[in-house]
Amino acid sequence: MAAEGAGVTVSVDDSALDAAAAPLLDKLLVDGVASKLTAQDPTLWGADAEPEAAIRLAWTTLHKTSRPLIGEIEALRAELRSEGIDRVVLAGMGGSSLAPEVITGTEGVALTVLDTTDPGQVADALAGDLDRTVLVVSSKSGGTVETDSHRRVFARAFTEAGIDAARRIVVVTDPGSPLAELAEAEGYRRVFLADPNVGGRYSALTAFGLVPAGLAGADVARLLDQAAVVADVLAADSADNPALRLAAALGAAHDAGAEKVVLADTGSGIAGFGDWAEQLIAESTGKQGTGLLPVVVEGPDAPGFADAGTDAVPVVIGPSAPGAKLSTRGPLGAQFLLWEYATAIAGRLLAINPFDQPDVEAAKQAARSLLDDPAGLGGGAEPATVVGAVQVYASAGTSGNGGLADILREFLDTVPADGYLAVQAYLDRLDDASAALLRPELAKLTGVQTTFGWGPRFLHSTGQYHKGGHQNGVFLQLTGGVEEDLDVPDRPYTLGSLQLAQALGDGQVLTDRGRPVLRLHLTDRAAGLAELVRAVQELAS
Ligand SMILES: O=P(O)(O)OC[C@H]1O[C@](O)(CO)[C@@H](O)[C@@H]1O
Repeated sequence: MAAEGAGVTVSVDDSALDAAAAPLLDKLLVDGVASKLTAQDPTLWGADAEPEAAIRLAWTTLHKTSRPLIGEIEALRAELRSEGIDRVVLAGMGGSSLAPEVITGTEGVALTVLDTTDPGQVADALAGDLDRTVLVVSSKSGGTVETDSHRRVFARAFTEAGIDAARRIVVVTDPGSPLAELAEAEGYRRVFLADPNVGGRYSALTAFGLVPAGLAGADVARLLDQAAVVADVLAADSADNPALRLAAALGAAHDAGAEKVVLADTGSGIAGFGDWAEQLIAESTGKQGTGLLPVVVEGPDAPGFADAGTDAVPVVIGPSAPGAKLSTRGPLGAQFLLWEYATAIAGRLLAINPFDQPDVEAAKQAARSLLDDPAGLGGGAEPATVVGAVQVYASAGTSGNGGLADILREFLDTVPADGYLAVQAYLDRLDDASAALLRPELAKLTGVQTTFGWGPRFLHSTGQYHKGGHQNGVFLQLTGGVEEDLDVPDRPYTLGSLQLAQALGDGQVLTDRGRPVLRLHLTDRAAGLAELVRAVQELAS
């Protein structure tokens, strides 16, 4: 059954799921949820959520309210280009970088995204042509440690290159944030103040999505046009509303035990939509022991998609494919708004507040404590064992004994049949890109849903779900040796120590909550990854 609005389509390709969703859809219609959401009614998620919802719903009208930004972005871009500045580096985590990355990737426009603390990856961005570079520092709160660190290292690099750093830094933040104050004090070139009544993961069509993408050269006016075309359809209390259909289907799937949403692209023409949707779905719904776990896979033929079990619902972005139970089609601006509506409405069906992220702070605190006590950064205990370039740090429940294949087998056996395995690679997502190949291999080997995330990027996405959602995850952390570290100006830590503290901090929080965690530290990254792949192959044979 397809629900087709102007510019966007949702098909429920599984008749059992469609039937199960019908009563939920009816209830959403009776309750007038679509129109109330569009009118920014904060009561839709219950009394506890109301105060937060009251300051988080302005995204429903951004296709109108963001219009004035377009001219401002174009003017700044023209000004920068007239000075020969045409390379845009974006420092921002989660909602402050995922949308611009998708927008520019879709248009084939170059944008260097820094959402990492990996020293090698940051050093590579610093090694680009600084004479032509503008740094966009995006942070809603203005206090995110990764983003602040990028600002510091770039400001120093500009100065050392004889460039006036203040003229090369553009800020996107909320009014009154510490970053807004700092930008004023430092005289940064331009500050775009975003609408504070939109949360980070719903901010694709605010200054957070539009400024970096537009400065890089993407056609951001077109995005707003695409959203405007579908806005009325998504606001309608109609059985043909694609967002209501999508939300009802996801809610029905969850009720039936399919709490994982496997996302594959089938030629949508959008680059990396799954990574953006992952944060939206995981941070919005993964809390109070419930939620939807997004599992972004390589395509509809990837392990975990067509062979998904009853604990997962396979969804495609683009034309339907064998095994898909749901598909969503439409241009990027329309899909942003569709998924925002559907996720907020699914939050109502799951009876949670889709606008907070209560469990993200725990890992941040643990990382801070480790940075305050650098002795803890030694990795705490000695490795249980060392196999070639791989040091093994096992948490309770796994012995860490034997060869790498034995250790992995023992660890993977701890994943419950209806659980999931999360591979968390605190590595360089460009130079160590091959680590991502572990996801399909491990999914095939274990037969359980398997996610892959780059650390610390995923901490601002699935990290919320890991700690707040269904507690059936098992976590394989990969950390790596650092060849050349970067100190963070006027801070008592280096990027390398921050990255390790983030891994150990999150690992500690997960362990404290009874989740199995195995950390493999690759003293030589390439050799360690190769050994790991060999161990997985050995288990598969
Ligand atoms: O824009 P900020 O405040 O730097 O936050 C970045 C990201 O961190 C989180 O607040 C929490 O992980 C996300 O929700 C957000 O998108």
